[in-house]
Amino acid sequence: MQRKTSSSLLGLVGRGGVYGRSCPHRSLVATTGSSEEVEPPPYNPDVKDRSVIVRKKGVEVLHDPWWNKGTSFNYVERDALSLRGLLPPCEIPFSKQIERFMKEYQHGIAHVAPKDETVTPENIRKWKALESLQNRNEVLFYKILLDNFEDMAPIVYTPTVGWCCQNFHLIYRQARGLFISERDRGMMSSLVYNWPASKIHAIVVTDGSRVLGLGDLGVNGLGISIGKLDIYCAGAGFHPSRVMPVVIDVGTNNESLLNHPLYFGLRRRRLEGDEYYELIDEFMRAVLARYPNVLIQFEDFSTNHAQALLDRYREHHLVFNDDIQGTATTVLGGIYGALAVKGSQAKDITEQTIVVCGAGSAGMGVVQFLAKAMTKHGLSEEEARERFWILDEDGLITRGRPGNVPSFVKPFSRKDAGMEGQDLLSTIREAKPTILIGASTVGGLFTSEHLEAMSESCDRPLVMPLSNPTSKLECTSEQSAQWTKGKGIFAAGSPQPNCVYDGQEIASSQANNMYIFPGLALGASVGKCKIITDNMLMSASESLVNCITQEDLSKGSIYPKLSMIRDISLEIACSVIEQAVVDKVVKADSRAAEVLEEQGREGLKSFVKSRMFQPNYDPLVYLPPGIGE
Ligand SMILES: NC(=O)C1=CN([C@@H]2O[C@H](COP(=O)(O)OP(=O)(O)OC[C@H]3O[C@@H](n4cnc5c(N)ncnc54)[C@H](O)[C@@H]3O)[C@@H](O)[C@H]2O)C=CC1
Ligand SMILES: CC(=O)C(=O)O
Ligand SMILES: [Mg+2]
Repeated sequence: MQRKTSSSLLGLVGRGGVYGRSCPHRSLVATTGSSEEVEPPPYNPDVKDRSVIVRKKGVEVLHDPWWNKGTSFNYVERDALSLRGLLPPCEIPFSKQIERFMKEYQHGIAHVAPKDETVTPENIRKWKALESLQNRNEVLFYKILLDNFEDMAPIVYTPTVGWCCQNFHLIYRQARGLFISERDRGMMSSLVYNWPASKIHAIVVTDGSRVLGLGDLGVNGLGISIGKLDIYCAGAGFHPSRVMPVVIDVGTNNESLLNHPLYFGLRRRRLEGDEYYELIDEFMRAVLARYPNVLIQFEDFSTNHAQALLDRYREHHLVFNDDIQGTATTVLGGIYGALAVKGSQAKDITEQTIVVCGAGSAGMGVVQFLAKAMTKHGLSEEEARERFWILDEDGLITRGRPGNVPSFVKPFSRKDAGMEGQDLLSTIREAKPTILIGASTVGGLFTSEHLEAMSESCDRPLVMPLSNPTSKLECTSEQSAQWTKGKGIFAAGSPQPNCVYDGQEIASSQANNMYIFPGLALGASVGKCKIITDNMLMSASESLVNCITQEDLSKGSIYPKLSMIRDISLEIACSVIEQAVVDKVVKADSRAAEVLEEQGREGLKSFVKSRMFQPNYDPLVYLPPGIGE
């Protein structure tokens, strides 16, 4: 505003053009100690405000093709329209959206994005078909996914989901999931109310720091939370409107993403230290304030935070870490399966010698849990630790390892410091393992020399290359069959075909935590558990092996058929609830616990089943008798 002295007040009205620079509307403004004449800015009736009236809010805006601007909404609009959290944190200009679409228009989606040779254009075409169906009709999507689970899990989940996460910024189409970023600090408890559902049963959250074996993918990690929850809904009957995929964007150390013009995560290196934990704490408080009974699965947090976060929350909230606990529970179930294939008993786990490549959250989660199972079957802790030989990128880990060895690895270091850093082949020759586990993220790590050496000292070696996606498997099913001369029992993290050796079919199982997390989460949620105990996980492993048919065992399968996923999840859920009751970790108002007490396991099974979402159409309006039947 222009200020004038009070002496010019007399000429106030009617001077100058009404619409011109010298505006007639003047006023008096009291300033400290004196009054001043202030000339307001000129009025221009031709000026049009740039906003329009939008009566919708939140997802309704994003799902309305007329109003939606996707990633181009700026933060003023996001806050006014309750969109904060529903979009990737970085605003993408209109011109970049055009550029991204034109690339796809000209070259097709499979060719827009970098390739992973083990994810074929055919996989990508199928992924696109399913994604587009999911965006327009979830009941139909889940019906089809469930009916074709074995065929389609590799499309919505590993390996294709890995490609999808690597290229999420290029193929992103529709808002799905909650984006929380460092920019939302202090605002999360209100942001969470932008989510449309008033009830949520399960959250899968990642910070994208180690997505499968593909490393740091920043905000693109949301794809893995979405993929996991697709399996929750199809495999365990969680209602699709009652789950929430989340990514917490704390930056990325992935240079190629940071430099990519279409990357829509925060363009900063990862937050670390106290600030990191405070942010995750704020997220936990925010979601638990709105959804106090929700189960939270931590997914693909890098090893430096994964165990610490689990330890931070596991005694207080209904949480688990899938990579540590889900994987371990699955591997234990698979080992029980392999023992059954060999005609041995579960207790014979105490006689196994296990070489593990990879001392990250997955590898060490497995080691700790298998050791626990061995103590359950009679070994002392010391004896159980002796059964393991663990290697990381620097070779065998012994007490002679220089530098800081993480506290969860230290107890499993081999005593003989002279073997420090020994390579895998020498370790296999020395240890004579019965089980070889890969959780290294190094595709092709297991060679013919390794598996031949293993087969020399073991009749039926169990080979478990767990790293995902397919390109990161430590070996393939075909390689295992050839190199063990058909003796190997095989299970890999991502799907592998059965193969034939010497005229005999050799089963290839999938050792993926997808066997456990849906049922575990279902039991914990329907059972109204307060926390998840190790005993509950142990009972999940034990019930997994009970789901394998004799026919499958005779073919060498160490896991049940994936097409049985709903039955498997139901069994696991019931075992988890039973154990939770024993461990006294169910809430006082747990109906499942009451049903168990009143009607036993069969009653519990019917109760849990009745709580599972079935992908069928419900009438949306009252239908008179005879219509729509
Ligand atoms: N099949 C399943 O259900 C699951 C599989 N995984 C897979 O496990 C893998 C590892 O995950 P994290 O432990 O979180 O990763 P991470 O990156 O924390 O750990 C990898 C470990 O492998 C070690 N390593 C690297 N090169 C090696 C080599 N040449 N020989 C031996 N060790 C080597 C590293 O030193 C590190 O200790 C990932 O590929 C992931 O996809 C994880 C969870 C579940
Ligand atoms: C399967 C899984 O959770 C992983 O590879 O990280
Ligand atoms: Mg994972």
